[in-house]
Amino acid sequence: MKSDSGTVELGAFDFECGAEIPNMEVAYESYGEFDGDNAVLVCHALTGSQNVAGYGTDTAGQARAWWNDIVGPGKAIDTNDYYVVCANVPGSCYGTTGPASDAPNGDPYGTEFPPVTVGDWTRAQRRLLDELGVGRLHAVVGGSVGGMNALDWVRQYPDDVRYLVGIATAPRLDPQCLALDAIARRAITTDPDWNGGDYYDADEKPTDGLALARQLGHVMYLSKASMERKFGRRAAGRDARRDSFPSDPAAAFFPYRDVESYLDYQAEKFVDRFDANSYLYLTRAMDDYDLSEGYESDADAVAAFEGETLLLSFTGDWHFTTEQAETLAASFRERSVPVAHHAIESDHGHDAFLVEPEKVGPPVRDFLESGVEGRAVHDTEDEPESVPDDRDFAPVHSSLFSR
Ligand SMILES: CC(=O)SCCNC(=O)CCNC(=O)[C@H](O)C(C)(C)COP(=O)(O)OP(=O)(O)OC[C@H]1O[C@@H](n2cnc3c(N)ncnc32)[C@H](O)[C@@H]1OP(=O)(O)O
Ligand SMILES: N[C@@H](CCO)C(=O)O
Repeated sequence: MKSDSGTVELGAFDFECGAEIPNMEVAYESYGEFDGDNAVLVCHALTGSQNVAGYGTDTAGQARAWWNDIVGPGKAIDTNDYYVVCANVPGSCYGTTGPASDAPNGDPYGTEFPPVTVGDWTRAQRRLLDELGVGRLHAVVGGSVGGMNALDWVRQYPDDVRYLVGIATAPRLDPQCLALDAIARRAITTDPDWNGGDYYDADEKPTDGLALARQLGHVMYLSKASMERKFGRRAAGRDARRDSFPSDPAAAFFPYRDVESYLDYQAEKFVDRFDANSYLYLTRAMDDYDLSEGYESDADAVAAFEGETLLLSFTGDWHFTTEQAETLAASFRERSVPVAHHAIESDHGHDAFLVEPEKVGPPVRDFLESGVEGRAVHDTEDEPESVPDDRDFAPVHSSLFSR
């Protein structure tokens, strides 16, 4: 697979908040060959990176290609056919300018980095694509907050997108998710080692706060059913280490459960690969996003889009729900934008879009080939007598909204 990676200097960048920095660098990867009309922009999720496929590793040496099962030669987003671009978003920490980057005075920006929005990510991506010689996109694809980013593309640049694919996403977060994100940020900012965001040269980093924030995140990404299946109430093995609250005297008496062990393990891995300030900035950007901002409604916000839309949601996802996706689909329908919403039966929770490629890949592949009209039935045994309406996509994955 032909692939490329690099960092493009965009020069001065104006943020939505009115602040400006003299140079925005954007780290990206691309796969496949550009033929003038086959570019697919993939927008990563909250803590993702530009390394959507392939075998890159992050600075901690952890493998981090996060959608290898979906993007690649012969995969659903087939790099034999499409020129796939993924860029790390501004504010993140995988090479694009963010709080950990050096400001003009030579010190890391820290909390001097401007408050960044999903809209800023979109504009940075537009400028990156200009540099790469890409005009109109065949498709923009994104999951989770990456789906918000993809939605923002059809709001800001409706003429630049043929197909929009939003996966496990919504036009805005609900208050329960806002609450959990606020608690996560508080975990970071109350860690004494956070030090007002100025910790890059310090020996101690705010790892406890970041670990707690990520543990909360993981609970949001799982579902009751997946937690029951993965952990139940089992005690972790004899050798398991108890990292949470090690000084708790009662801890010696009560079992250290599998679920705690899992969260500790994931937190430990996460603090090696992510920056605490970036977590603050990116969760703020996600929380702040509202598709309808500046418009009367979501429908008005997407009214200028003349392409087609595929929305995928997962029945076990309580972070970005199937109901939110269906409401979003209705907004597209209201403005006669061809849209298919495919609600996938899954108990994996929000991260289903990462861990169930066999359910995500087929509808994405068909949609990228032929749009909403080309939606395929993947299991003829389950084929209904007639396709009821544009809400039914693929009966093999029974859809909440197909009846
Ligand atoms: C674009 C993006 O989304 S960002 C990049 C990818 N996403 C992330 O990293 C988000 C955070 N991670 C996750 O959400 C998940 O780990 C996923 C989605 C990446 C993978 O999900 P799954 O395949 O279901 O893996 P799972 O969540 O069970 O984690 C498996 C790991 O936990 C470990 N683990 C499982 N149970 C336990 C336990 N009881 N105690 C300790 N460790 C445990 C496993 O050994 C495995 O370790 P490894 O990653 O070193 O191999
Ligand atoms: N688990 C993924 C999705 C979160 O929305 C991430 O950390 O990026």
